Amino acid sequence: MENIVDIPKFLNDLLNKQYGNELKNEIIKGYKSKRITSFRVNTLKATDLEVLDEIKNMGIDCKAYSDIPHAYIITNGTAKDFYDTKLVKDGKIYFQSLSSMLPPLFLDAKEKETILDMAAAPGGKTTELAAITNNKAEITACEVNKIRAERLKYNINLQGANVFVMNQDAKRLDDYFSFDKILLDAPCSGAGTLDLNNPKNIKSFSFELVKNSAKLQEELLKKALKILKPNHEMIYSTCSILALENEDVLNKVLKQFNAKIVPISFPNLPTLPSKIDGTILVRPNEYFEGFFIAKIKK
Ligand SMILES: C[S@@+](CC[C@H](N)C(=O)[O-])C[C@H]1O[C@@H](n2cnc3c(N)ncnc32)[C@H](O)[C@@H]1O
Repeated sequence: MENIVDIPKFLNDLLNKQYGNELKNEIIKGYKSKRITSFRVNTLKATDLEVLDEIKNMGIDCKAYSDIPHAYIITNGTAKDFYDTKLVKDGKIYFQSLSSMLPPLFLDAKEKETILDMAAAPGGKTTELAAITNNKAEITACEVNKIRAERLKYNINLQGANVFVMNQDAKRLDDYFSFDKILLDAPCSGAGTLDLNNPKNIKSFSFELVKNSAKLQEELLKKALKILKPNHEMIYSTCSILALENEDVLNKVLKQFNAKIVPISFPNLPTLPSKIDGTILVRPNEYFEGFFIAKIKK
């Protein structure tokens, strides 16, 4: 317990202002808790039964998180126990937080649709979309960072996903592009995923980072709404729980495009009050990272 660090004062003030003292304390409790390890079965490569059999043979216990298709929680092991296994090396499972599995579910992606994953590395959600659409959608994944784009390609190949990768700044995507659906899992400060057991994690977290993230999110969302086909839908998500990076960004941008929120909900989530009805704000706890998810129709 002695190694747990405090949250920075600016974050304490922001959380107090947005949520009040009681909820802020719940959030801090979430930042302190040790998160469960979860993975998704990659249905492009394996069935749930086949994976569960192999895990049982390893002497590791896991249980389904039944609200999310193909999601499992490891109850007596960690991701490290799997590093050298065929399950990981053959791309049959992908370690991914439960919160991170949520945004693609709301996109309602279908075979044959053109789908853009705008900020895609390392590819957890890209490959989830490929699996949801049985590899039959036209998925483009964009990533600005060269090294992360390589990681994205590696994960896509390993998982047998059919995805076209663009290593470029999504803000500069040509306005002539047009997609049926877009996932903007925007770069963010990570204010939903802070780990107070890890001082390094807190050290790199600053108000500058929050402000810069908000600026980038605004620009990326504007580009997304430009290249989304009219009357079509997109998802905006972040692993931040700060309104500066979520509701405030949407409030600024949506009216410029006459875009509307499409209400979404999900069972059994720990939530926080959102300033925008119909969006989801996940409260960090031992199962979930803090996350924001909004569905938008242009
Ligand atoms: C939250 S992470 C995405 C996680 C990913 N969706 C997943 O589920 O695995 C955001 C990503 O956006 C990338 N990024 C940041 N700015 C970008 C930009 N202007 N264009 C494209 N990608 C960008 C970052 O390098 C980072 O890999």
